[in-house]
Amino acid sequence: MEQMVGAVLAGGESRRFGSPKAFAKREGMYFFQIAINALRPFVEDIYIVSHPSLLLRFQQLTDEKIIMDEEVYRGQGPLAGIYTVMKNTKAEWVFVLPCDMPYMRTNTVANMIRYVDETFDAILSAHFGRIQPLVGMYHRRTLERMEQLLEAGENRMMSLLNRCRVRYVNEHDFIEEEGVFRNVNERDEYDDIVT
Ligand SMILES: Nc1nc2c(ncn2[C@@H]2O[C@H](COP(=O)(O)OP(=O)(O)OP(=O)(O)O)[C@@H](O)[C@H]2O)c(=O)[nH]1
Ligand SMILES: [Mg+2]
Repeated sequence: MEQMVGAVLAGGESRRFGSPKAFAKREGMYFFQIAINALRPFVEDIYIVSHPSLLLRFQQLTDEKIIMDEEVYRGQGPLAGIYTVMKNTKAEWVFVLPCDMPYMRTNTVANMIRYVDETFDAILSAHFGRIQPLVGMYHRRTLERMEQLLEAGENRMMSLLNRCRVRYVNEHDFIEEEGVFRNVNERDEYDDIVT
C-alpha cells in the first residue's frame, strides 16, 4: 500500500481572479503544474481534484490523475477536495497543495515531509504565525471526521483542524521564505503572474 499520495486542489471557482487560477502562469508554468512539480519527487500518485468544467483542459495538459469532487459535496470548498482524494486512495497520508500558490517549491514539501508523525492526524505549515490548512499532510484517519463535517454542511477547514491533533510546523522547525506561501486570489496581485 502506498504511504503517501499528493493532492492538488483545483476545484474552486476563482471568482475573485476571474478565470480558473489553475491555468494562470508564472515563469511560463501553469499554476497547477507548479504544485505538481513540488510534490512530484515524493509521491507516486498525484490527484488533481477539480470540477467537471475544467476536466477537458486538465486532460489535455497533464498525465496526472484527475478526479472530480464527490458529487454530493461538490463546490463545498477545499475540504470536499481533500475528502474526495482520500476516498480515492488507500494511502496513509495525503500531501495537499492548493493550485494557487505559484511560489511553492519542492524544498518546502521535502522539509514538511520530514515531520511525518503517526501520532498526529495532520502536519501543517504554520510559518510566520499563519496556519496553512492547504499546505501539508492529512492522515487517512481524518476521513470520517471530514465526512461528518461535510454532511453537516460545516466545510471550514478550521472546523476540521479543531477536531484533529495537528502538528504545526513553523520557522523553529525549518526556515522558509515567507514568499513561498503567497497565494493568489485577485488578478494583478503580483507582477509575474500571467492569466
Ligand atoms: N476540489 C476543490 N477545490 C477547491 C474548492 N474550493 C476551493 N478549492 C481550491 O482550494 C484552494 C483555495 O481556494 P480559494 O482561494 O478560495 O480559491 P477559489 O475558491 O477558486 O477562488 P474564489 O472563488 O475567489 O474564492 C484553491 O486551490 C481552489 O482551487 C472545491 O470546492 N473543491
Ligand atoms: Mg474560494
